[in-house]
Amino acid sequence: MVLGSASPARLRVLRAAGLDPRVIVSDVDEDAVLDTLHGAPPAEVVVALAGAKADAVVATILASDDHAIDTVVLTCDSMLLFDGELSGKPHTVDVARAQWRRMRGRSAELLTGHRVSRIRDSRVVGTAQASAATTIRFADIDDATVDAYAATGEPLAVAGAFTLDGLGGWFVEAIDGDPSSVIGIGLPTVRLLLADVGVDVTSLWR
Ligand SMILES: Nc1nc2c(ncn2[C@H]2C[C@H](O)[C@@H](COP(=O)(O)OP(=O)(O)OP(=O)(O)O)O2)c(=O)[nH]1
Repeated sequence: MVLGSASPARLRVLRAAGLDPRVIVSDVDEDAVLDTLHGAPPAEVVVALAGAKADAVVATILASDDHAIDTVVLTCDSMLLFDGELSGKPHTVDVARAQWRRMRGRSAELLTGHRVSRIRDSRVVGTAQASAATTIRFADIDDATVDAYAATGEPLAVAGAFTLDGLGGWFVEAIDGDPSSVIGIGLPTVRLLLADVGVDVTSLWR
């Protein structure tokens, strides 16, 4: 299997779940893809972004002169849907602090789009895609706590400015949905997508 992602969290989820994927990072300009998706439903946006990453990684794989490639490529994209707006990574402390001041004490949905692409004899013989949504309830933390969390830098590089499995875990009171999709890959969703392209996930276990 190939994981088309630079995300250490996604690689960690797959390894803990028995896979040892080869990593090929896509060089997709996510903002350019987002510009073509104005008005699209949020679930379609994250699936389209995962699809754009898949197209880039599959092209990289098929550019080799090996004509007997047989693999499965998994790509994902996660964004937070809060008050009807999709947001990705904050990138700056100020944006992370503002995000937390808005969402503390409230709920939001972490959406993860997935694309599975099956390659056999160096041709794409099947694709499947789906999104997963998990509702997150955030603790009503005070400004000093928001500032301390933002100052760690952790929330800057993750969709929605929080982690479930890191420092952010202190501030996630409850979730409703698949925990792995919050971290970056919805394992139950991917199991069904793999089945859609004829792959039994247990056959991929190390
Ligand atoms: N460890 C952890 N990471 C999280 C959590 N929620 C979101 N993330 C990370 C996973 C992804 O690396 C990132 C979501 O951003 P993207 O979907 O754009 O992926 P990223 O740009 O990191 O990598 P990629 O586009 O797949 O190469 O946020 C969480 O609860 N725990």
